[in-house]
Amino acid sequence: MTVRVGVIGTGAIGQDHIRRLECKLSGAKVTAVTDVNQDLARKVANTYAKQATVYANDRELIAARDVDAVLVASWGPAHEASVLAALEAGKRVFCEKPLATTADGCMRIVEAEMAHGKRLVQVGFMRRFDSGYLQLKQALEQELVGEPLMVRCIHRNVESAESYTTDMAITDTLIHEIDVLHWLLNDEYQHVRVLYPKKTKHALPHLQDPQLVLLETKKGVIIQAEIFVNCKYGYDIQCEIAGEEGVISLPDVPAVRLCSNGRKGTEVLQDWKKRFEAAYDVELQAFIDDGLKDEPASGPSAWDGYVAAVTADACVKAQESGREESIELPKKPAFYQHSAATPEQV
Ligand SMILES: NC(=O)C1=CN([C@@H]2O[C@H](COP(=O)(O)OP(=O)(O)OC[C@H]3O[C@@H](n4cnc5c(N)ncnc54)[C@H](O)[C@@H]3O)[C@@H](O)[C@H]2O)C=CC1
Ligand SMILES: O=C1[C@H](O)[C@H](O)[C@@H](O)[C@H](O)[C@H]1O
Repeated sequence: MTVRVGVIGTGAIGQDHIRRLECKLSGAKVTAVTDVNQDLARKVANTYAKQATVYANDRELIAARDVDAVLVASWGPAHEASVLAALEAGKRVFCEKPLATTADGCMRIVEAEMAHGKRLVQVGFMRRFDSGYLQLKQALEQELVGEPLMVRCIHRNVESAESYTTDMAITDTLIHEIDVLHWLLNDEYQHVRVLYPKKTKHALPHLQDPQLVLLETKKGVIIQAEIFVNCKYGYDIQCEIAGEEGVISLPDVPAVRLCSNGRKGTEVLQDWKKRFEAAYDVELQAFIDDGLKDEPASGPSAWDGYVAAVTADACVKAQESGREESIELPKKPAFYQHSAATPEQV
């Protein structure tokens, strides 16, 4: 048995996922691709998946008889329509973050999936499958540091694209921390405030960079999240949790230590592909395995996508107001009670 995957969006991560589906993972093959840039779609199919049919658009791809599952890797604003079309066709769908660019859009997907009656959606929150974050989750579940009190995290990129805007620091970048931290803490967000430190000269005039986001959870944990997308030195993801009995942090990315020319140090990764390569493999293999067993999707759900979108909306509101904003969520439906990615997967 093989899960035949159709990929919507053959850009950076779309190509990365096609390559892993074709060359690294088991039980899947890419039988269809589409991109609004048809030349790119044809080039990517010819490079990574010669058997794949290139379709003119997502609708035709989703309707194809040799597509069992859909992978959405297009631009964020296009995700909602593709996911809703896949649900309408009864096909499981892996959607890169964000699930939709608004909370209302995510809720439309939640309602459509609940109406379908079986979980078919997995959202690309890969940090829940990262071995470092899974070790943090296991340590918290074993109460190694006692009750968590404070969290400090860092999300730094080398530089941002011209198209990158101040709100994208939340909706495109911090969305990863927004999802992984409430999952780690087994807690919910209550308030958020956004502070703008002195702006780096390396940020374009329209962009506020860096930013500090202060989140408070219902259990009273305070999270300080730094977003710095023009840090220049590397792609640096850090997370430290201070509890009543100790402190625990994400492990450093393994790298050889070089001593030469009177200096000692390690290389710093420059982009996200390498940093989370194993996590992308594990999350996508989990998606494929659910398809092979014809089981409900077990990864980060459409509800997780909705929670992230509601929280991101509040963060963007806090950017604009400069004040503390509340984060209010309805009760999680029973349909979504199963949690994704447990420490056993470490
Ligand atoms: N989980 C992660 O760590 C990462 C997730 N992403 C997410 O993946 C998505 C894609 O990001 P990138 O690959 O970096 O962007 P990209 O710009 O490199 O690729 C997106 C591709 O989608 C195509 N596209 C746009 N709208 C489309 C539509 N309606 N139908 C078909 N194709 C369409 C574009 O022509 C482009 O080729 C974004 O939502 C982004 O947030 C991106 C990087 C890392
Ligand atoms: O999803 C991603 C990547 O995973 C990086 O962590 C972010 O820095 C980037 O902004 C976003 O596209």
